[in-house]
Amino acid sequence: MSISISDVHWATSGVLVVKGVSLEVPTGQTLGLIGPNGSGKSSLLRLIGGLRKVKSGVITLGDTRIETMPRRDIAKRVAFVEQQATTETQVTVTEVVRLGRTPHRGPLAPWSTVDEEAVDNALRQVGMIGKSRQLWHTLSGGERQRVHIARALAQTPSELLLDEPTNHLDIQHQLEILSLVSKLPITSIVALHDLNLAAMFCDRIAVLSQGRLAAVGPADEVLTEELIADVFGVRAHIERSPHHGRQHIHFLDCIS
Ligand SMILES: Nc1ncnc2c1ncn2[C@@H]1O[C@H](COP(=O)(O)OP(=O)(O)OP(=O)(O)O)[C@@H](O)[C@H]1O
Repeated sequence: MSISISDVHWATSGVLVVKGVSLEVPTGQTLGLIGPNGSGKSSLLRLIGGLRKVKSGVITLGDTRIETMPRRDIAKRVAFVEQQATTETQVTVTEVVRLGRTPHRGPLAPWSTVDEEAVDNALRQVGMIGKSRQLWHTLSGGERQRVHIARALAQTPSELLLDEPTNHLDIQHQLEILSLVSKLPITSIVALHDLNLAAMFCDRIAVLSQGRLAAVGPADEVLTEELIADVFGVRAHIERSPHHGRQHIHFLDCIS
């Protein structure tokens, strides 16, 4: 198992936000993390990325409990693209992506061909190699998002955490990025609001509701009309798409 989460709780300001979540993500799989606003998706991703400490419960990366891992060891294997990630402005696209190599390099280590290849590959994978010399602050919102994903890929992680990576992206780039993530031979957890994209690209889906795990499993088992009504308060009609064979959700109206 690549990521294992067992009965994890997390509280902030005296409020319990993550409530007894248990999940396992096998090596190489893509897990979609869905749930309404405020259901705890970002909080759970931060716990898995080692940016927050659990109140109770255990998170394991490979065979190692995360609380026993030095920060640098976590950074070598886990890449995290947070929502609304920011970057210093007066830097080029390449310089941003090069930051992904930091955990792998000693303080005085020269820049190596391995580093260079990782950065070039990452820029190519997100379709930004043509803009590698452009200044970060001149990029569009979607281009910035793709550069942040490239920085994460340059880290050559074994686990990739993405918090709403399709925000700001046009439909072509949404499909390209999720297709890329789903095909990478690494373990990914992707928080998504678009349930149809989650159904198309994720091996399994975990649903959070008010900090608890409401369901986990393949999309066609988890994404039911009942679950969407209960968790999102929306009436939906679900059918299997005759075009791509995955679930397709038609949203009808809000349940008042
Ligand atoms: N540092 C914090 N201080 C206070 N409250 C917090 C903090 N971090 C998270 N919360 C609260 O925890 C809840 C879960 O937040 P979180 O960002 O994890 O939800 P989310 O599912 O990612 O939401 P969204 O879909 O809107 O991004 C929210 O009610 C939020 O206000």
